Amino acid sequence: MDLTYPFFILSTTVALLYLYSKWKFSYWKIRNVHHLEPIFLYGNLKETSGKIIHLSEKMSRLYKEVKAKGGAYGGFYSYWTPDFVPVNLNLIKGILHKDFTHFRNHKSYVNVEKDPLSGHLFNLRDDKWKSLRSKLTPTFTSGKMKMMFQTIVDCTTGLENILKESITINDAVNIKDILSRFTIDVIGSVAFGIEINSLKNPNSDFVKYGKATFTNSFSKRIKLMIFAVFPRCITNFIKLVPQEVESFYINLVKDTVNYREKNNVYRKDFMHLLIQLKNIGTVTDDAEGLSVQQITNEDLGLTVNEMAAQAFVFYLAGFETSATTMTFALLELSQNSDVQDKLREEINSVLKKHDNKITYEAINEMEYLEKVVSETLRKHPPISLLPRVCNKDYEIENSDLVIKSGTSVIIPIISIQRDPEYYPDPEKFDPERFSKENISSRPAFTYMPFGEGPRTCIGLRFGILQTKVGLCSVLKNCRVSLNKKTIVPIEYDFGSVLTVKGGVWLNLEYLN
Ligand code: HEM
Repeated sequence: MDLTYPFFILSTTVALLYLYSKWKFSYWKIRNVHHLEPIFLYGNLKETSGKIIHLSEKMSRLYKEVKAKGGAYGGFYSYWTPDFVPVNLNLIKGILHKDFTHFRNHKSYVNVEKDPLSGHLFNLRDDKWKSLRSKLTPTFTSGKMKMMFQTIVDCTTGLENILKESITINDAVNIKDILSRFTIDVIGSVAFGIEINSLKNPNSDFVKYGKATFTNSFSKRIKLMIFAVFPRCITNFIKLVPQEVESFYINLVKDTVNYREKNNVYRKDFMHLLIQLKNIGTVTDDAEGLSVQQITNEDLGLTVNEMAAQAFVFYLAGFETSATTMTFALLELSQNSDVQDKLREEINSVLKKHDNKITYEAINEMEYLEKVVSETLRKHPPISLLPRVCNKDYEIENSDLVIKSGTSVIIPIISIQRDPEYYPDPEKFDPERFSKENISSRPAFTYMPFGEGPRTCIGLRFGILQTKVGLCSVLKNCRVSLNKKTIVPIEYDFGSVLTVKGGVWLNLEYLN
């Protein structure tokens, strides 16, 4: 067989790919921007794709190099996509806050027609995002958090039972697994209005389909890679949310809405607030808005699909981030027994004043708990890099570089929060960094675990609240220490939310 022709095609394709790659990878060089040396096809993602190091570590390398040169920004390549990485705090302030109109959107996939569940707050862009954000903001006020507080506390009964059970059965407890089941129960209850009971039944459909969304199958990875390279044209051809996942969550929301409207059921949760938005276009502190849609102007209300997408993002954005925060807090406490003892003392003495009950007021009285949670989020921000896209050309002050519309921007939160200039001895877990005096002595934009500016995390209050309640519930009952199954020093595993390679395994000693 004559192989000349296929060989010619193959070698021409490889040569063209090489030339295209070289051209793509000249982007930062041409603009004289310091960057990490890209590798054919991968750009700067070779080690992260091979699960050798976490993306945030690779980004921290760039951050340190740029700072060492006294630069304000650097360049990165996610495959062929050039990412702009700001390092200077004033520049970051401009991007996230002052000049927000140039950087309003996240770098994420949205396709409301093909993937209705993708039409949620995190993904939506421009005016659609703005309109939805202003509708949803009133559902996250401190008043609304107080209203839902008891639902969070109710889920601690299951948490305490499962901890007791685990202690008797296992010598080492996979703490992230248990805490994730706790936060799934909480979010299932407040966002979807149903009892998931994943603490008792970890294999429920709700959990199974949620996991399917997080799992990056080979085909999903390919789709994401294509989306990273051709973000604009590909959205019309790709469906990322599997059909069974979509049907499950949309039907769940439809059934709940129908049931509540038919039977006039009022429950103090996000689902009720979303029903109010659908029916009356506003949220109130009572049962109002349960009877079927009273507003006719579609722009004011929400459709059932839109409700499902928001409940879905509260689940996706809310359960793992909070479970991760609690896990890292317990990991640190297991290695810093003085901090653990001090925190338990505070928890016990405050609870004593509140009839030994975890109340909203008790949680807000716990100042040291606040510091421990803040220090955990500094050292291990679950979302370690903040993605944005420039939507209007942006001239950088004191520089001749213009960030072009369409350029991806990555804010290296974790590198800033581990920068010894702002946090001396950054590896040390020291909650006193968050005393009032220390906070006020640090420059702005040096602590951003929830992002910053108008697009900051909408669920911040809820995330902190469920993290504090979970920690309170564990620590009032148990002393934690590190089990030898935990690999230390820890390494971050591959994934969009920070996790620990090999898991966090703790010994739990029951105190009561
Ligand atoms: C400790 C827990 C949490 C952490 C660390 C966290 C972190 C973040 C971060 C970094 C962002 C991006 C912000 C930006 O671009 O500036 C974000 C956005 C978001 N988070 Fe959270 N989050 C947490 C809990 C929650 C919870 C409990 C919910 C919902 C109940 C939630 C819902 C959202 C939503 C909907 C967005 C998108 C906001 C928008 O684009 O307007 N998060 N979160």
